[in-house]
Amino acid sequence: MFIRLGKRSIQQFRHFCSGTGASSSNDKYVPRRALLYVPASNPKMLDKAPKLQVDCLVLELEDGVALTAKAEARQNIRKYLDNWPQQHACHEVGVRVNSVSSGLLADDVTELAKSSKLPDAFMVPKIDSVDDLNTVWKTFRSAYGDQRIRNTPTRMVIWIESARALLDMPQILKAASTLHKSAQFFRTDAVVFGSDDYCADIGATRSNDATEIMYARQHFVACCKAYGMQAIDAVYIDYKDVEGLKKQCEQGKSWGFNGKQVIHPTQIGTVQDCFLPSAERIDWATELIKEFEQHQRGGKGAFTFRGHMIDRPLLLQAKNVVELVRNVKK
Ligand SMILES: CC(C)(COP(=O)(O)OP(=O)(O)OC[C@H]1O[C@@H](n2cnc3c(N)ncnc32)[C@H](O)[C@@H]1OP(=O)(O)O)[C@@H](O)C(=O)NCCC(=O)NCCSC(=O)C[C@H](O)C(=O)O
Ligand SMILES: [Mg+2]
Repeated sequence: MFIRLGKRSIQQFRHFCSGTGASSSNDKYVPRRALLYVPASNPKMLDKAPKLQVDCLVLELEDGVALTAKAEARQNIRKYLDNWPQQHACHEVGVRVNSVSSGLLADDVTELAKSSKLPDAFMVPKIDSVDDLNTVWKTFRSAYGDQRIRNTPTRMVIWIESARALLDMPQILKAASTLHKSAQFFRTDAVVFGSDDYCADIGATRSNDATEIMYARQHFVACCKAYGMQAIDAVYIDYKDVEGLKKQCEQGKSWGFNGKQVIHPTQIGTVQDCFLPSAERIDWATELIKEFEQHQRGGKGAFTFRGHMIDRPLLLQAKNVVELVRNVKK
């Protein structure tokens, strides 16, 4: 994966990046090229979790767990938090709780709050409205108490999964930012497109080429980026079709997605390789930033670089590349 780009050029690139300013722990950039669901009702899968080389683990309590196994799955996650592994190969361990509309959220959070450990992120599916977000906040306050959920490095990731939520994304994402700023509740820095529930909601039929969700995915990315949040693309459920997965990853990446949900460990490599910038792209970003700074010093806002006109938006794209590579482990 990372190594394939050439160890030396990555090291040189990191050295270059080290001067560009690091984030504080609360606004740390978390790479989320792939988010792997690990159903918490399955102890064998949970045992494997710490060693999985994936950017983000989603310890799953929602749709990957049968209704009859919810109570056991909650306890498994509480035990996982209590016996937090000394090392994880991932960047983030999140817990996906059940949605507000399921009526199961309070039971999940009450059980998780028995552990003194908070996960790196809480992940909340089917946020359909600003009211849902407020309910999430109240549920956490009531189970954990105010102090434990204020000003923590724990982040929140939310799922948009219905037509109503897709259209109301600006209000929902703005409310999530406000909850963090005004109530110091978990910072939402990524949003996931729940395309399977979305298709069920609008009555569409899922296909591998995903034409039925093209509009939704593009609208979704624009909203996430307008609020400075990472955009995580649809699951590719035909998990044995590697070529189809690769094609969808490349499309999503070119549209601005930061990563993709995965359901099986065999999907991780394809997805993470795809969402890592190529060696050429890294070189482009590195050189562009250097030249931009030189032109700025010379008083020029726009200039020609490798045959293309470059101005501030291109600089921002180059900085996104830098930010991702700086944060991805070898
Ligand atoms: C899809 C699966 C049910 C397939 O499971 P299985 O048949 O057991 O797969 P394999 O036999 O090929 O497994 C090989 C080994 O890999 C381990 N494994 C498999 N999957 C995982 C996993 N997700 N995490 C950790 N480890 C995993 C197996 O244990 C095998 O190990 P070994 O026996 O030692 O060789 C299964 O992959 C699965 O359950 N995936 C997750 C499904 C899920 O959570 N779905 C819900 C989330 S998707 C969603 O909700 C999207 C969104 O909200 C929307 O609306 O779109
Ligand atoms: Mg869903």
